[in-house]
Amino acid sequence: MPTPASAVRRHDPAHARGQAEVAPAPVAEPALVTIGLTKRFRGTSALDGVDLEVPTGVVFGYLGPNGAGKTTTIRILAGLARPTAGTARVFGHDVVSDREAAQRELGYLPGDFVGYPELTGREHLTYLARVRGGVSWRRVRRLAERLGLDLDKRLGAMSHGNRQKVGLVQAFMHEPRLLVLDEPTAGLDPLVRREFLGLVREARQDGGTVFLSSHVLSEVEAVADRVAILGSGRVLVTGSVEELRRRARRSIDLVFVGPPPLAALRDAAGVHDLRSTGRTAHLTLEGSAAALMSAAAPYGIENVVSHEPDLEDVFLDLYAGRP
Ligand SMILES: Nc1ncnc2c1ncn2[C@@H]1O[C@H](COP(=O)(O)OP(=O)(O)OP(=O)(O)O)[C@@H](O)[C@H]1O
Repeated sequence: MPTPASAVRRHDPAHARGQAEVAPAPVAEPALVTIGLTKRFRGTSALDGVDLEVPTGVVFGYLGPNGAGKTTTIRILAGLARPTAGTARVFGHDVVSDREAAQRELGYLPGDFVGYPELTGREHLTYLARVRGGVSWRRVRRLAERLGLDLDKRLGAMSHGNRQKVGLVQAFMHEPRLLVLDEPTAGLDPLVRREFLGLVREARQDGGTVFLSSHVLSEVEAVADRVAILGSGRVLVTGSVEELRRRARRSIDLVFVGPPPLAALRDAAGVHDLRSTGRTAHLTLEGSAAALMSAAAPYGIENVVSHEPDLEDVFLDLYAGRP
């Protein structure tokens, strides 16, 4: 049973000495909370009760295969679609009933950013900066320079990647408290991707929160603090990148001095997908390696090669229906 707060206070030495009690540090309001978020399109259930909590000041990766519901979630957050049921709040503002206040907190990059084709990048961004207010043109110029964007070209004449840069500049230019980015690196070349990841890290350093969907798991791994993996409109797993990695199976090669003792290895806890080539046993391991090592040791181990799992392994394990 939890200890009652009054009991804790009675034994507080500061309290016993008659000193003033120190008020607990205020807990920062989450940047984003969704509860039971559901969206149905006629016969299709795009989202089916999505619960998310994104703390302030983190980079949150939102992953899932094609059709999982990522864009639908993000469009609801951006006020472009209404949930069939459930709620979403941005810094406490309901995205439906308090839409304007929620939108003021956001920088949003749609997955299919096109903008106004007849305007140049400069005209487009000037227009959006006026509508939004409080945008420093120096910041716009700096963002454009960093991403290698030519502001004088018409959007309609830009390549997909260059148009995406305009989309990124408009999302970042007003230094929003929450960036919601749908596939932000789609179409960007590797140098621009790197610059973009730098911008995300800087936004976090400055106290901002970034919620981004992506198919590029290595990128998410490089920049995200927390991740949710979505499948068929439901959150399958959520946690820190480190926690998720620990869940995934490691792939291990054990080289023996003689033929690999497959029968002994197969019985060790956590061993899966066992096979051998020559003197090497290949397997995947779930959890601790202790049982595997005790089973293998009597047969003479010459070498161990362990491939640490990455987010891609977590992702593939989940979709292979593994625990
Ligand atoms: N306007 C719509 N009308 C009907 N069905 C829709 C609509 N928008 C999305 N859907 C369906 O909702 C489901 C989720 O789609 P969504 O675009 O959110 O997935 P996603 O995770 O963003 O996929 P991707 O990675 O391919 O972009 C899909 O089955 C999709 O076909």
